[in-house]
Amino acid sequence: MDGKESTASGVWRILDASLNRASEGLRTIEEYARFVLGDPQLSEQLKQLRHQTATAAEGLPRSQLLAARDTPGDVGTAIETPTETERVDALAVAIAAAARVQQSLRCLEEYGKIVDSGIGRAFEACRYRSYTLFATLEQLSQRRDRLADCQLYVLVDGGDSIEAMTATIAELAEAGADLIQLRDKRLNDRELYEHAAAAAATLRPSRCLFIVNDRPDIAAAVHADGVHVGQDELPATVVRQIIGPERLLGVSTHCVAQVEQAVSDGADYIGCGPTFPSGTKSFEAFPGTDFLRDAALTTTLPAFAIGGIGVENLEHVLDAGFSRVAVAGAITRSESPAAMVAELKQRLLRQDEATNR
Ligand SMILES: Cc1ncc(COP(=O)(O)OP(=O)(O)O)c(N)n1
Ligand SMILES: Cc1nc(C(=O)O)sc1CCOP(=O)(O)O
Ligand SMILES: [Mg+2]
Repeated sequence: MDGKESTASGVWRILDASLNRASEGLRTIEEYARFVLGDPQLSEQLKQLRHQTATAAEGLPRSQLLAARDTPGDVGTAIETPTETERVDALAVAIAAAARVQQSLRCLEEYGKIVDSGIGRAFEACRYRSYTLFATLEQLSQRRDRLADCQLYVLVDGGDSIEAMTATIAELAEAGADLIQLRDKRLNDRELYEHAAAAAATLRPSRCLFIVNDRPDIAAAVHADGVHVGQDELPATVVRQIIGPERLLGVSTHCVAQVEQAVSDGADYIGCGPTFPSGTKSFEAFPGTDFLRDAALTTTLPAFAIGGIGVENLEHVLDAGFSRVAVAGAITRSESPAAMVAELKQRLLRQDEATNR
């Protein structure tokens, strides 16, 4: 490095401060992924990025960084912005740390070029990797935050055409459906993919989450918000490997043991049923509202009662301690599906308000 001594020292101070900020920020985010999200994949990826950053830093002589450090003389320590001291929750901490890491990696990349162009390139690689990782983190957290407020989950089929299906789901989302699941056993893979891609595109601008039934590969391919699998599909832990940490994983449960397993496998939500006889799917046994009561006592994970549920029997579901339901026939076989969505949503919201008083 050539140039005036003060310039050289100032650059080493920038590199030292940026390296500390990047490393500390990566550790902050890694702790969130590990202890708040409990997500092994994301934790591992963040750990790898932290190590990649440390490897890139090996080109910066430690003695130079330490010799240039002058924390007492750092004019920046006294500068504070209001938002710097405010963090509403753990997600906000992780998101703020992600922004600091990206800015610091850019500084390390640009000023590192003064020391050696190879160092600049090494930090550039870290920066690009951070963009992808932090997008995953933010998507995952936004979806989980949105899921927490979901009460009405509507299962729809592919309709008579893709156009008819997209018109229906847009109307149901507008009427208040919080999640819409595409479930259609008639469609072949190509047809299901095309319907799912159209549904994902239709709902992406809305506040309604889009879930694909049974198929994690298609859910990932169309960038759906998640996938729902039952006890006869791929194991939840395998599904998680396919959809990644940023998508929601729903699992059907029919007994307490399956609820406990779904929680252990990292499901983001569960379906609990069948509650009542269903016109959409036939069953030999009905765990009914007794299972709902047991499930409500077993987990705090978002749980949706399912199976033959409609306005005529909703109160029994609510009495069992559930405030979230998944319905198909009550909506799709209604004369006015949107009006039925609005009615069910209103009753669920009223129950929620009564419970939270
Ligand atoms: C929200 C929700 N709960 C349960 C189911 C049923 O899933 P599964 O047991 O896999 O049965 P099929 O729907 O695949 O016939 C669901 N789809 N959604
Ligand atoms: C697809 C499905 N799974 C269930 C379960 O208990 O896992 S009940 C069910 C049918 C849901 O449709 P409807 O609201 O028309 O009964
Ligand atoms: Mg299934």
